[in-house]
Amino acid sequence: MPAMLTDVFRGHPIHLPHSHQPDFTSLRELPDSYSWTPKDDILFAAAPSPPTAVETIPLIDLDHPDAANQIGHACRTWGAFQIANHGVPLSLLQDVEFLTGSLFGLPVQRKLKAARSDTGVSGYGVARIASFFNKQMWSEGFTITGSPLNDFRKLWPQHHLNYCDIVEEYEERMKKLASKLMWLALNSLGVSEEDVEWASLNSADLSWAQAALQLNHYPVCPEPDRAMGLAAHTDSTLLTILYQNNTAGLQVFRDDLGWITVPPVPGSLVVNVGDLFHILSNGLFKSVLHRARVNQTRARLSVDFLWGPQSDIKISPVPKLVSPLESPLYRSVTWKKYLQTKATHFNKALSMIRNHREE
Ligand SMILES: C=C1C[C@]23C[C@@]1(O)CC[C@H]2[C@@]12CCC[C@@](C)(C(=O)O1)[C@H]2[C@@H]3C(=O)O
Ligand SMILES: O=C(O)CCC(=O)C(=O)O
Ligand SMILES: [Fe+2]
Repeated sequence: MPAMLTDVFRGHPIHLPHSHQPDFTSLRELPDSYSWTPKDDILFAAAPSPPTAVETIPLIDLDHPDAANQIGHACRTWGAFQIANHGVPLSLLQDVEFLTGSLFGLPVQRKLKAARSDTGVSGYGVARIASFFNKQMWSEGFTITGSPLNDFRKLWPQHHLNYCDIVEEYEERMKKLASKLMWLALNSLGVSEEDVEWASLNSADLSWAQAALQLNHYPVCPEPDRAMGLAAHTDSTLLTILYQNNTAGLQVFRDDLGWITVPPVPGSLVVNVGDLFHILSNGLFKSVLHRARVNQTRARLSVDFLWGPQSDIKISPVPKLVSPLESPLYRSVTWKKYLQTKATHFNKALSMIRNHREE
């Protein structure tokens, strides 16, 4: 039985103040502990250039005959894109949004019944990366790995089974979509299933993969310009598929453009290249630095499907993508090991497994 995500942080406890979760609705002023200045957000040394660009990540129609090339191009230039005609029913997206709204609408004491433990992955709490920052983020989250049954029973003693069905169906759809996107992107580089032996059993068998679902809530904020919803980070995944409600807040960073807002497009999904895909593609695809801002009038919800390989699978650059005269840019790493490295070294994790070539 391969090691699951649930075990990942057993030796890496993080102590986050769940019990200090404020009741966001009653705050009229931003408490000092939530007031971010640019120096609170410099871990990735992203230049705070003003958002002058009108450009944003591409919206790709998956039914378009050139979709694979468009995805490949977006993974190389932005590390992110939006997709339309993805085949996930609108009603399912609406159900997941309803579930998320209903979860975060529960009284704090009820949510804390399903609080994430210091060594756990699943449950209610602030983002894991919070431990790297001096200031608190204006958000709350709920992570699901494996069956949500136990946690959901604590949250909704009456309706947990309905909500479990929604999560199960959503994960099922997302798994298939993520695999399709991965192969479209790799095919655009001339990489096919025979070149990636751990993923090549047959395209219908996705048992090599696993996932976590991250539900995020960014409440209305009295002083949004001084607050941060979710600090800048890259995801550790192969790919992340994000659903956002109809409220802007997600921003992606480009060295040449600065922070760019990803406008919500009803019914579409955002796809991020994660660090493992960056490694697998030998750095051709860029894991995207992103963050979430908040606003003064509308609460924002997002649902993140974080997708990667089973914890014991070693990911390394596809040999075809490494020039015969050079060594691969990255050493091989399992998702488990990478998550542990990230839990300790955060923004330095990717460079820590990079092979430094002699000039
Ligand atoms: C599989 C995972 C990726 C994640 C850590 C986790 O174990 C479960 C939560 C994920 C998440 C969601 C919010 C942002 C993020 C950086 C975090 O703190 O928790 C990601 C983690 C990640 O991609 O590294
Ligand atoms: O809420 C968002 O738009 C971003 C969420 C995110 O980056 C995450 O959950 O990893
Ligand atoms: Fe993220």
